[in-house]
Amino acid sequence: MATGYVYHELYGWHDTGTHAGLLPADPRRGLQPHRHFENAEAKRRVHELVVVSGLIDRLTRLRPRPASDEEILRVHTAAHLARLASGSDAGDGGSPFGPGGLDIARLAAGGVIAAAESVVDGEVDNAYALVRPPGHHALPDTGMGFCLLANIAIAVAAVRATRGVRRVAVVDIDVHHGNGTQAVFAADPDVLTVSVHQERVFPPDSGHRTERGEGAGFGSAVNVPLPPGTGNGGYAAAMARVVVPALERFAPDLVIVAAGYDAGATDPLARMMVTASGFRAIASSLIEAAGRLCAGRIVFAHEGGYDPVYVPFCAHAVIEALAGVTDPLPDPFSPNFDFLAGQDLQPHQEEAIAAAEALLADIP
Ligand SMILES: O=C(CCC1CCCC1)NO
Ligand SMILES: [Zn+2]
Repeated sequence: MATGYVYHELYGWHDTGTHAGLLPADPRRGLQPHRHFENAEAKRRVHELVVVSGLIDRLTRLRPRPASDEEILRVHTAAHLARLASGSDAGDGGSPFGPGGLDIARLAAGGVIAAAESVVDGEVDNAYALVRPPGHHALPDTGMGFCLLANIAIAVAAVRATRGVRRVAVVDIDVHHGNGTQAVFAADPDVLTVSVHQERVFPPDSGHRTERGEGAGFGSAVNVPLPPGTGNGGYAAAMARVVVPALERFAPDLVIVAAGYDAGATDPLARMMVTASGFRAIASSLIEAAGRLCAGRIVFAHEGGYDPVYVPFCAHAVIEALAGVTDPLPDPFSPNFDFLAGQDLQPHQEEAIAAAEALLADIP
């Protein structure tokens, strides 16, 4: 199994400065300065664990390249690109960036493009793009939620334009709704977007089951909002009963996963309980489905996840699943987190999943 791996040190140089974690620091409001939640640590430490564990030796290193204006403008407006070229925030006041922010954002989007092209071209069987800044909230005309460019949407548009790929499924397992990718392709019946997320956590009032796509694309958006506190059992049921059946009905040529780890048990920006073994199971279900549906063509693009201690173990487990590793790195936190009360599927979670199953009938 040849697994491509994208990482670049410049991803760690994307400067999100000092907010009060999430909001601009402001002594008048009692908001003390603190490094932004979306800082380099969690992602840099994923890479370092991949190297230190030796997993790097089982991967095929792929070199990212900057996404061109042409590639970006397939998805974004010229005004948004101009904002990123001259500004210091992606557009929502909570997504700051320092000098050269656009250059690094281009490299993040270009890293997902490189991974997708390598998989489609058969250079590797599957791939993991450990990129930063994230992208799944970015809309055509603005960035938001720490996202500057819509990395995955830009990569989908690229392989459709240059590789003749037609049907692409994007599965978003970040704990926050994949609103940006959904918006870009809402009217397109040949791009399926499936988002599994904590209900109504971010963007506010977004990611409802009633968001189905529009026009010719009706049914091409599937949203699975889950209650706070959902753990490994709830996510496994969502994958088995909604996400994998959606992929089977859609029959993609390529699967791209928005791989966020903020559904993790220790994440500061959500309230779920998924563990490294839970993320491994999620990834394995998607990899297995891609193996049956599209010759294993699957790309994981890193999104959110903010605990610098635990995210490395969660992402490492996913990359091991891609590489077919049969002797996985033990999760030292397993005794704490895998046996938390409520890890199994709970009745109210089952209700949310059953309600989402009804969405499968309209997938184009
Ligand atoms: O991880 C993220 C960013 C979420 C935050 C953006 C502002 C409040 C929550 N999106 O996937
Ligand atoms: Zn997130």
